[in-house]
Amino acid sequence: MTQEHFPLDQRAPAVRLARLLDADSVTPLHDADASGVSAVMGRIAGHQVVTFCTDPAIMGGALGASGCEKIVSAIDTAVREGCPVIGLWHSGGARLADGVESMDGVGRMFAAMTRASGRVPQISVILGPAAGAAAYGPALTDVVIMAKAGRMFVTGPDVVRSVTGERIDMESLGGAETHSRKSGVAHIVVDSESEAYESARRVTLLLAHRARVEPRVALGGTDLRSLLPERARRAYDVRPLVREIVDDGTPFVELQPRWAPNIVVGLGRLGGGSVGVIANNPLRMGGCLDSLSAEKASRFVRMCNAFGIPLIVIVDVPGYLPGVTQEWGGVVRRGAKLLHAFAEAAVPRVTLVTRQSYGGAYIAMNSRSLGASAVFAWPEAKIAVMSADAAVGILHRKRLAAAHDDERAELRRQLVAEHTRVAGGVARAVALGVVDEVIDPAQTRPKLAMALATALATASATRGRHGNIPL
Ligand SMILES: CC(=O)SCCNC(=O)CCNC(=O)[C@H](O)C(C)(C)COP(=O)(O)OP(=O)(O)OC[C@H]1O[C@@H](n2cnc3c(N)ncnc32)[C@H](O)[C@@H]1OP(=O)(O)O
Repeated sequence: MTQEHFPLDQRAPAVRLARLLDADSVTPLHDADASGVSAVMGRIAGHQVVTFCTDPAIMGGALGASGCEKIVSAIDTAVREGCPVIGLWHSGGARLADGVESMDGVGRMFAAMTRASGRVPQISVILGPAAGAAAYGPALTDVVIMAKAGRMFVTGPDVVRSVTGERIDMESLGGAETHSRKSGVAHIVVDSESEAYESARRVTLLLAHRARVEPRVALGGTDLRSLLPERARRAYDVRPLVREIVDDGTPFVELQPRWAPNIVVGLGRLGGGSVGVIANNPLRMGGCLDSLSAEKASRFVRMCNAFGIPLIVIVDVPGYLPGVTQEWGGVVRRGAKLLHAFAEAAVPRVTLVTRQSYGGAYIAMNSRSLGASAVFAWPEAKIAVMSADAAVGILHRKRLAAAHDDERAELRRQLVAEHTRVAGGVARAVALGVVDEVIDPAQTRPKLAMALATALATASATRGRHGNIPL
């Protein structure tokens, strides 16, 4: 039997690279060898990318000095060419028998990933076990996509058992479910290897082939207010609204959908141009900001800023989640990341307040004070330090307590009406210039697109100059 009669190992780098990249687009960047890494130049929808892939048939894809060198060289090539770099991972991490030599190699690989951070998009696809260095490497990149067979951990179940006595299988320790819900390590989780390649292609195009937002093709007409509940305090899922705002020709790619789900972040297009969307999701925790959601949004803002992707910020937030757990968990330190991320962002960034925006969360969600390019509000949106009801409870506590039981509800109603009038709501926000315009919900798409295009035309810089540190 000749070699071609043997079925090819579906895990072989040549097979995996061919499945990710456009047909007949693969050009090796080096001669075949035993390093356990293949690096190639290829294309995605006609656009140039660099890709490398570990080979699980050689020491379980573990990395020695020469394999790491191939990855470093691939990343440096991508930076030189100004194109994205995609890593396909199935690897036991640093080669154990190589000792400090392999450790030095993976350290060099981490340094190359950090040098490239914020300069070219880096995408990691986890197709099998990825331990130690093979987990930390992807964690340094911008987007981590896990197929169902993917596993990521610093050390596997055997070491965990011998050191801590905990008994856990590979999937529970570091499978797709764990990293999509508990740790937030995975940005996208899919059921199959084919879907992982499809996701990687989609994300690569959104990050690297951004195009300009063209206002004339971002049509309005649909009353987006109908996607919110009638009652002001009702919970709802913001994602249908996000999907209506972005172009329907390109699916919205949500990142980390199941981790910190009280905020939605993801990539789509508006008027043909790539945009990053950040939206409070009142379906979870009433849409409050907390430590995790602030961190999730901060890293997303910084990634978009580094790659010149304009931002749309959809605000419906009752405030920061109060509580001992939050305070002791560092909400002050972690929430501050979002203030910093927005305040330093050079990309056009437009805010839309749909229903309410209160307190510290009002500021953090790309307020005018942090440098928003434009701030819009839908009619009847509420913008204040806190809700009128809560404010009255604090300002008039003694008066309400002293009122007769029969009269308290009516007194509260009057005080709330008076507070609303004095505090001024959205009209005062417009008068102060912290909201530019109250817009018709049906005109949301063209208004956002025009604001982004105008901001881009007048911007002194189109992207931030910083790396994308994993916050
Ligand atoms: C900085 C750092 O990276 S330190 C971390 C070093 N890496 C680790 O601690 C992980 C060690 N490896 C493992 O725990 C497991 O191999 C896993 C979880 C990665 C994969 O488990 P499995 O899918 O069951 O594969 P299995 O354990 O059979 O490994 C496949 C082959 O790769 C080899 N291999 C796996 N990891 C390594 C490694 N780091 N160095 C050298 N060889 C390795 C195995 O010895 C095995 O070889 P064989 O087929 O000749 O027996």
